[in-house]
Amino acid sequence: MPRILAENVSLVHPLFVGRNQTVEFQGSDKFVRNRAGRPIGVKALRDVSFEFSEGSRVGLIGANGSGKTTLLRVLAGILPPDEGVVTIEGRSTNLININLGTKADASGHRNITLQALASGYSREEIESKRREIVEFSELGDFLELPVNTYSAGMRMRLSFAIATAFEPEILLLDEWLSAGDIDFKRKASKRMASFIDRAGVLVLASHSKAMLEENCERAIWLDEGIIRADGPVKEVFAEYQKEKSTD
Ligand SMILES: Nc1ncnc2c1ncn2[C@@H]1O[C@H](COP(=O)(O)OP(=O)(O)OP(=O)(O)O)[C@@H](O)[C@H]1O
Repeated sequence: MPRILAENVSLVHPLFVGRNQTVEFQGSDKFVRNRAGRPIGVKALRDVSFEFSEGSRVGLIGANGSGKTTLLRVLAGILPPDEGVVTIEGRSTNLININLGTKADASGHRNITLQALASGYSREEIESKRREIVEFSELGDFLELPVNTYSAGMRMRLSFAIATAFEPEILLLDEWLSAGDIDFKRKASKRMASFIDRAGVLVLASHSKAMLEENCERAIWLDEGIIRADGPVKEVFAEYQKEKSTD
């Protein structure tokens, strides 16, 4: 059964600020500093803990730079945490970076093969899913062309179609789903809903209230890498918006 457990996870992004660069950093504790007081790291996640179990649909919300993408990258195993432990049970697929895993000079069709092979599926499994991926992507003849001729939305259609064709147990999605047009967003939401119905864990980082409320029942609000709230999506979003409007 798919499950994600994060226990006291912290992560610092190293900062490389040239000696000659003048940087105004006020008294924020968001930075790790050297003895001279110069910032040498950004505290992107601070003591983050949660558990997602089968059927969890969780939205990550928070201002720009609050740590959402960093957290997704940690859950995807791309970034190891500096402190704490992340336990992932189940096969996880991530759509965090639109270009990650795509071979830009290869055709859409070739990318279907490469991305699915990279995720551990056999050629037989891939061929049995190819038609469905092609239809869902609606890319038609463009699938014969190199991916570097695609728009951001087209790349997203392809990656999303591949990722969701194989029923991953855990799906990690970043904001870029918003690159899709209205029709695709509607289709993608339906597909996510049926994916979750078949059991799985969805973690979706987004600034869109509509997208979060449509796809998630729980939300985590990150603020400078700290969990400010974790609860029902409507309540957490209301709290977040209330603070934003009083800023
Ligand atoms: N490669 C990096 N090097 C240094 N700092 C980084 C790096 N990536 C992210 N950060 C810092 O880590 C913090 C969290 O960034 P992150 O990208 O996780 O935020 P986010 O919530 O996804 O933001 P957004 O909503 O703008 O996408 C920010 O302060 C950012 O400046």
